[in-house]
Amino acid sequence: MQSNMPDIADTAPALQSGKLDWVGMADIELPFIFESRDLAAINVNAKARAFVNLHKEDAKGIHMSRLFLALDTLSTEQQVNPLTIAQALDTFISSHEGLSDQAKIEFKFELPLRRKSLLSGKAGWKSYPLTIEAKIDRGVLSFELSLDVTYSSTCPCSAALARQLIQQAFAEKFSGQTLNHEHVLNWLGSTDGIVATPHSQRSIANVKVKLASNITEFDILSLIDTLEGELKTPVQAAVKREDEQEFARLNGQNLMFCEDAARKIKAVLEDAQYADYWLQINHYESLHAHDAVAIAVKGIDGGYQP
Ligand SMILES: Nc1nc2c(ncn2[C@@H]2O[C@H](COP(=O)(O)OP(=O)(O)OP(=O)(O)O)[C@@H](O)[C@H]2O)c(=O)[nH]1
Repeated sequence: MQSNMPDIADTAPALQSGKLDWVGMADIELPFIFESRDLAAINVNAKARAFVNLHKEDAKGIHMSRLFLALDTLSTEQQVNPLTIAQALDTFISSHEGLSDQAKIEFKFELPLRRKSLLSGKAGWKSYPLTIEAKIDRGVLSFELSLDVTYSSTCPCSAALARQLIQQAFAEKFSGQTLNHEHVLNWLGSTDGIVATPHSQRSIANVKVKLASNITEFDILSLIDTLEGELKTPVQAAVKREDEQEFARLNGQNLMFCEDAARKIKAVLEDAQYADYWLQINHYESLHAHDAVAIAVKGIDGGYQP
């Protein structure tokens, strides 16, 4: 049937000759089963982008359906991991012999994880926005992961100013008095005692890491655990009162500017020895209507730019 049909991509002349860096499809709906170390294989609903280069200058176009069907195989017959993504990339190239020697796949999806509460032993779902980009460039495979981690940041400046007000209130309340333990304790437990509270804000760390090309599995959980463990105040799923109190304690003991968060994340990414990394810290201010932002990269030649 197909052989009787006109095949424009193969036979029609290009309107204008020239090489193209990437040609393909964006925003493809692609449910698949995702695999990553220490996680049960999980169904996710990804949006995919799929591309090859077009280095044959006079070819009319690439064969979109071949990319689409290779992704469909990944979605329906395989589980998604570095090995199957590499196979799909190989199929992109082998199905475009003479046209392409580079291929790229991008998957964007939310990864739902069970997260434990701080103290109460409860658990709940929390979703992490994740993008996986895989590329073959003239035979060289590379993987990149982008991840957002949401956390709470309490302003150290605001905390110091609030403490000063609390000290002033104490000085006024108890000046010239012999301190009575119970009286002071009760006063500290009142809103008059803690007369000011520092502001904190929902904050997001956007992190991008370049993975080794020979990986056989993703390890998203350990990256998330490392980032959240360093920040100390990730947003919570299940929260009972003891968890909320612990969260308040952790916020009070981990005051941070966006610079502090950026340096902490930079240090753990350095330790983890990623081939390259890029990070952007966003503190969505509650004091200001604008945000506080810090950006850092590993700083290698030809690597990510800030
Ligand atoms: N290359 C290209 N194809 C497009 C574009 N927009 C839509 N398509 C369609 O993508 C469809 C699939 O193209 P091919 O992969 O060449 O389809 P095919 O010829 O049936 O498949 P093969 O026999 O494997 O070549 C065609 O029907 C095109 O019309 C575009 O901008 N560029």
